[in-house]
Amino acid sequence: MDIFKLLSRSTKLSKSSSKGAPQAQLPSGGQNANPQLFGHDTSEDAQLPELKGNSGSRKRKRGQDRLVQAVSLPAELDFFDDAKHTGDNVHGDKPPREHGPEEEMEGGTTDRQLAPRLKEAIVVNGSAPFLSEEECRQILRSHKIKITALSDPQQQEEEAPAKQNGKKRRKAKEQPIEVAKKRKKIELYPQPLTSFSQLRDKYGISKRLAENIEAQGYTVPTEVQLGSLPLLLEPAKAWAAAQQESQGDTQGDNNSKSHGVDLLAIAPTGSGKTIAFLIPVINALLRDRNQDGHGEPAGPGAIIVAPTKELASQIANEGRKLSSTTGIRIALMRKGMNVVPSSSEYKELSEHERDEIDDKSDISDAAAESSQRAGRAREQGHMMKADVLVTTPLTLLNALKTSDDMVKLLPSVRYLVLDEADVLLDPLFRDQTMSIWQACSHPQLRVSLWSATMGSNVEQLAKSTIESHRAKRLGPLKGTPQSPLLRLVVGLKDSAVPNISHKLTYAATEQGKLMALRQLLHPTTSTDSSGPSLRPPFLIFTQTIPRANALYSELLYDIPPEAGGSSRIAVLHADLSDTARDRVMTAFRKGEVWVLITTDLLARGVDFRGINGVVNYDVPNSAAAYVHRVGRTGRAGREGGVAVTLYTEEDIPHVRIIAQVIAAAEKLRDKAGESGVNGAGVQQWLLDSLPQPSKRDRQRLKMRGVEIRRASVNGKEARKAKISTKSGFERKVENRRRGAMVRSQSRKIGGPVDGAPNKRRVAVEDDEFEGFGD
Ligand SMILES: Nc1ncnc2c1ncn2[C@@H]1O[C@H](COP(=O)(O)OP(=O)(O)OP(=O)(O)O)[C@@H](O)[C@H]1O
Repeated sequence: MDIFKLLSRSTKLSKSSSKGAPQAQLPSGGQNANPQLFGHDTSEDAQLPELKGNSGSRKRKRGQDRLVQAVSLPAELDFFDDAKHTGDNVHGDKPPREHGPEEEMEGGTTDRQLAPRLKEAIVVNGSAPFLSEEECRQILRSHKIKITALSDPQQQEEEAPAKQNGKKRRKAKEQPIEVAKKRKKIELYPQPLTSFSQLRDKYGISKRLAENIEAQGYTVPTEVQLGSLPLLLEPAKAWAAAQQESQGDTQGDNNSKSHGVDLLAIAPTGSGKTIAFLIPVINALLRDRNQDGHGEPAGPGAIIVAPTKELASQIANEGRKLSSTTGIRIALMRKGMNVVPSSSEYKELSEHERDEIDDKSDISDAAAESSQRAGRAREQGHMMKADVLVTTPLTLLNALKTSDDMVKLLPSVRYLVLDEADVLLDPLFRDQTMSIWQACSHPQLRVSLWSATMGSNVEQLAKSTIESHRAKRLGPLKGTPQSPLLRLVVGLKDSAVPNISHKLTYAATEQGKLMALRQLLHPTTSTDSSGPSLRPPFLIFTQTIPRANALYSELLYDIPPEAGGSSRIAVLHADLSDTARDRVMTAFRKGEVWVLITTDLLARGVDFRGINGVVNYDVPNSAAAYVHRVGRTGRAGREGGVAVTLYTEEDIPHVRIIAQVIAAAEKLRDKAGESGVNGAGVQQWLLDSLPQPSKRDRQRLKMRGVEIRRASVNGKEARKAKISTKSGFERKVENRRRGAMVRSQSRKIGGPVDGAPNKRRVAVEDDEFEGFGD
């Protein structure tokens, strides 16, 4: 078995191996034939044609390959309608609605009709299968995909006329929120992408891009790809128009260029969100290049922001594979790189652009000084030439800060992607992310936000930022068509992947946790028959860096030398140098390391294809953190992953939120009674007996973790949380012995024997608290 192949993302999934592969029992057993999570057990009609064996056998009524239904969507949501996006329609002249017999559909879909132009735009190739609205609805529903229009720019414009008198404004404000919500949220059933081959046939993506997708072995789209790619890709005729224009055919329809959509996509971990945002970005840049000629672009056309270096590097690698030989350059942003003109060029920016910058800086003096130094260093740094820039928020922001602490604009950026958007818009990163967002000054900036979890506050923030960006940037371009904001949800929002087994194990104390972990490491000696066992490779998450280091020291010699010994176990956290982090990541991907101890640094986005499990040695600090941590296994629909969460008495107040996520995931699994059969998961009695944490407790947990495990806690409490198999009594004896040695040494060198001023003694005690003592 080639473990390298199992763990490495660079593995190409050959079509032959994925097609008739037997059902893998473990994630490390290889790729699933079908990477989808939902829709396997549904009626034949609801399945993708490609999965029915013979797509050609599908019976279709004559003429169904073309537009079959005369249905309509409100003009403002008809975002593929080129004609309606001309100057004639943006001011609110609604075209006549097309009424057809299908308009009155079951389930009261009168207001949920698909845009005929959307269909027309998508069905450009008569030979590609075209599905009726009902079929679209069935497929989307069976794959648990829900697409909703969140904002409707034209409606907003109508509702907020420029001169409203005070009374009217007050009245508008008093409108019940529910009414406003109801009016604005419209469910859509666009054509799903049933096969990657349709990307070229129906959506006219670049030939080279299509070949690169095929070379990666992707054939069946996952749910998020199935739902989002048709929304994000420009219709093929826009591509054709671009080509016409680039060939000097000015007779072409200048208005045929679609302006795209802004998207919030919430889909399970490991469900292929990365290529879902990369494909449209690469394709759009290729199209733009075709349209604008082949000159050197003035700066990056797209920016992808991710919260960690590891994730950013992974996205850049994936992007390079997809853009290979297309001419699109994808760069990973590193310290010292320069992406915008130097300060002399900056001075030449228009007054309006510089004004934009002025109101953005609000940082401390110390930060200002260091950013000035960084600014000077940047001036010396070379100007990076990239079409797509993949970055963490701080690295890019540092590169954008001028020596006088302003943030330079990025007028060339047309596509902004926020991966793990909820964490990027969380207080920790919010200011940095927002500064980057504000710096993207292109009037028709398209934004997409992706994550497996997204709170309503994040949705609201995204929505208001998109709207204010539009108002600000499009101000001078009144009459320019605006694009709707759509939300796509796959499965149950904020829930864990349904294809893994969850175990919630009470270990009473810290020592109990260590013993439980050792049982997992040595399953042959395990007496635990309560569920599926955990096989390496796996990840272990701790709450803090000192705890990760302490656990690493404790487990270092647990793997017998004949199995590779201490080289099989590693630790990775933010205190390590970039080189050390890279080295550990590579060793884990190659299968040289079997057990990787880490913090929440690796909880999000990082894709180790074949890891068999995740151990939450310390309980995660929120439901979302649980979803992301356990989502490192069970990727791309792989079965057999195990997630074990150990908890002690101190964790009891916090465990309910995790138990609820597990219960929801098991419900979603749609296999009634399975958790009872294998003993995994959460029993109802446990769910009922766990205390419900208050909102304040949840917030506190999110911000600080479990209090006694914080690095700063010391004294008796900290000793309780120490990672060690030695009993309190043993540790006390050891400390006394150590103390006696210190005193004896002090006596010899004539230093103080008792009392605080002995620095060395303090250091020894500090060591104790941090878990490094042994
Ligand atoms: N259509 C597909 N068929 C087979 N494998 C796929 C497909 N799409 C993506 N994958 C694989 O699935 C794995 C997970 O993809 P990715 O990292 O994009 O997931 P994600 O949704 O971004 O997860 P997370 O929420 O954890 O960031 C990758 O190894 C990727 O190559």
